[in-house]
Amino acid sequence: MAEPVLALRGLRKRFGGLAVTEDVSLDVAPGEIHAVIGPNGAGKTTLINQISGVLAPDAGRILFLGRDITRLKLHRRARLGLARSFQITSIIPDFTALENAALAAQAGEGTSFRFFRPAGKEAGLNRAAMVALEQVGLARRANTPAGAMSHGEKRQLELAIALATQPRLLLLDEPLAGAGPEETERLIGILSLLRRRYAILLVEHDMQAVFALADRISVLVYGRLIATGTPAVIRQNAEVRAAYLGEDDIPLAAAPC
Ligand SMILES: Nc1ncnc2c1ncn2[C@@H]1O[C@H](COP(=O)(O)OP(=O)(O)OP(=O)(O)O)[C@@H](O)[C@H]1O
Repeated sequence: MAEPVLALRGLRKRFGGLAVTEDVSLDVAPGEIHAVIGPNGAGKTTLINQISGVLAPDAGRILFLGRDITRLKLHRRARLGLARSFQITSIIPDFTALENAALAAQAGEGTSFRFFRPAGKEAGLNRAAMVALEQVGLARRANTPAGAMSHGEKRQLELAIALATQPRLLLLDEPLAGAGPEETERLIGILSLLRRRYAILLVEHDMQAVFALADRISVLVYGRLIATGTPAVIRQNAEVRAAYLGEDDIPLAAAPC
């Protein structure tokens, strides 16, 4: 198997007496969508926070492209190509979609924001921004102020902002949250087009989407991984079924074709 883009090894985090991440090891392979699911409070956000650098683990290692980044600061991880898509909070409403994405492209280059840039450089950033907008189906809305966009379009723009930084790994924290049925379908289509081009770690509550998109799924319960496998394997796992007992959102039967 190719070297994983991301490898977690024996990660542990406690809040007081509460073990929120307990001996978690998992890999995200190049081009793979690896979903982490688990009941409310299982520790998914805490895990993502450790990977992106918001929280420091108590023990264990985080390897990114073979490099130990466990103690690296958040912005240095971002510069290495670890992009976390935040829920709309990183969008500047008065900027157009293109300007938002160009700003992210500039940040991805490691230079700080400047109002006045050499024209040639600006053209390069705008090109990178446009490619990112095309990847999420927003090219036609490039000159629309972000604040005037629908909720679903803002979610698409969030993805474009992450893509414009030229990431090697996308950390997607509930990319479908708050989206209606049509928007959800559109976002699932966009995410499936990103598969193979990017390594993606996906945390998402919409189980239909997770089972449709993920190459592999890891199941977190009380901070521990109880299973990792393909959707078909996870669907059959007795421990997973027990963990989700009483919740009717996990598609335990395969979706009809
Ligand atoms: N800063 C903190 N201090 C103390 N406890 C915390 C802190 N952050 C999270 N927790 C606790 O850790 C546990 C895991 O929380 P976390 O938000 O990571 O779970 P989650 O799987 O993302 O949940 P959800 O699906 O509801 O978003 C919960 O019991 C939560 O109350």
